[in-house]
Amino acid sequence: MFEAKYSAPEVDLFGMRETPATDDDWVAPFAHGPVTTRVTLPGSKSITNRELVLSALADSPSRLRAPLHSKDSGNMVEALRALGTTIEPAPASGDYGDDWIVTPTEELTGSTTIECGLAGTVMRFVPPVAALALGPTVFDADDAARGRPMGGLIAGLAALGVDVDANSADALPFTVHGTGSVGGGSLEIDASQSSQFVSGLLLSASRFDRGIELHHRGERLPSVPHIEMTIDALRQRGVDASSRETGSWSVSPGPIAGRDVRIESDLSNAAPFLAAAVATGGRVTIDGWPETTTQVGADLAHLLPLFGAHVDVADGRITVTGPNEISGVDIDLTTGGELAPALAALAALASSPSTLRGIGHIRHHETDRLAALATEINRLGGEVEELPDGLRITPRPLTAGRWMTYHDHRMATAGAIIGLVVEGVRIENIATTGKTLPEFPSLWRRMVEAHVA
Ligand SMILES: O=C(O)C1=C[C@@H](OP(=O)(O)O)[C@@H](O)[C@H](O)C1
Ligand SMILES: C=C(OP(=O)(O)O)C(=O)O
Repeated sequence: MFEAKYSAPEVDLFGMRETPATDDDWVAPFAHGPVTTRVTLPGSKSITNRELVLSALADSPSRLRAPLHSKDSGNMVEALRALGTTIEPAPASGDYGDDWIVTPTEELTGSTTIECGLAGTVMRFVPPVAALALGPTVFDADDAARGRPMGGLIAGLAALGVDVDANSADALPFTVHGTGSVGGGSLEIDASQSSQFVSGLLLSASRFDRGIELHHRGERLPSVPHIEMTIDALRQRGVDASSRETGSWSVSPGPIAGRDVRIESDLSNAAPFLAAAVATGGRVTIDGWPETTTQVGADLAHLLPLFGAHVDVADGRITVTGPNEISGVDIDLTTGGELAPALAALAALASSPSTLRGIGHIRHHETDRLAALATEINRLGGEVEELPDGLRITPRPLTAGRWMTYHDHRMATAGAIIGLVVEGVRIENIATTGKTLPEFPSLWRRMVEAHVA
């Protein structure tokens, strides 16, 4: 028998306790029973945006099959077009929109402005491409993204002899004065705040005259699987790229091959859907689960059992069956900070306290995710304490309320998970999920309604 984890004592949709609700708030669908559904998700943001960059730098055209169509990939497409790349639609190979044919230009051209939106992958992957272009390229971003750290990349480009004109050594906006070539060679950067500084330099490095020998010097190195994804994407295109030891990478100079590549589904965006099975004691199957992958979302297969779920991965799909009662966890998410918001939401619904560690760097994601998660869960009556590098979450009965997203797609989806079992959670700016999954509101509603049908 399904029981709501905590029900609102009184749902007053027109007089919420906290910040005034607006008509644009999204009332998170409440699950009146265990959700049971099967879903296929759109392409991975991280793979789509790497393949777009590599296709723009390649020596022949590429076809990206089933790419992600979202704000982040749209910003990447526009950025590469602004530098001279041709990107055209082709008939769809997947369920979520056209394929893309990417035809590299003979000569990348700057003299343009690139809007990065909120996309870390655009602001960290495209400046090295602009260094290979001829002419100045101005990089700017949404106000909410202007505070995201850029120091490791700006310093790295400067160490390679690239002229970067920045008001701040650590933030957008700035101008990259491309000369058409980059010498490359050996350099050290501090990638403690984002692995994307490393990925950004590696993606363009085989087009540098001497390639790159890159070393990280800093207190920690987050999101290592995302760097492995970069190395893997380079190798798939015939580039000599390797990592001799943790924190050191090399890329030899040489051509990047054009490629016909099918983009894997986004396994990080699978997190809220699989969490829905855990939160409601239901069962969720996701098709298109790769057998081998560099996506850190694959870790959900061993993380969700820690919360008491049963996980079955077979025949290209994952099925998660939720427990009667969610267990608290103590986990280190250094490699998979992207998964923290969904897992924090589950921890808030558990039967015992949890600690999420190793995620100080997610203070530099779309928002300070540690502060945002603590504030929003506590606003609903929870007890979350911020740690220097994580969260301690003590489950408390939660009640209806407004959930702020801070322009963060993963905050929006974390609120939706809680809203499955706490009636009357209203999410401010659900549209922010358009960053990586514009279909989220409709897929989520369909999931919740599926068991009733
Ligand atoms: O390279 C990538 O595609 C990403 C790297 C990670 O960034 P950080 O290293 O900044 O955590 C991850 O959190 C982000 O969502 C995507
Ligand atoms: C941190 C994230 O995004 P970005 O690529 O903008 O860094 C994320 O998607 O969780």
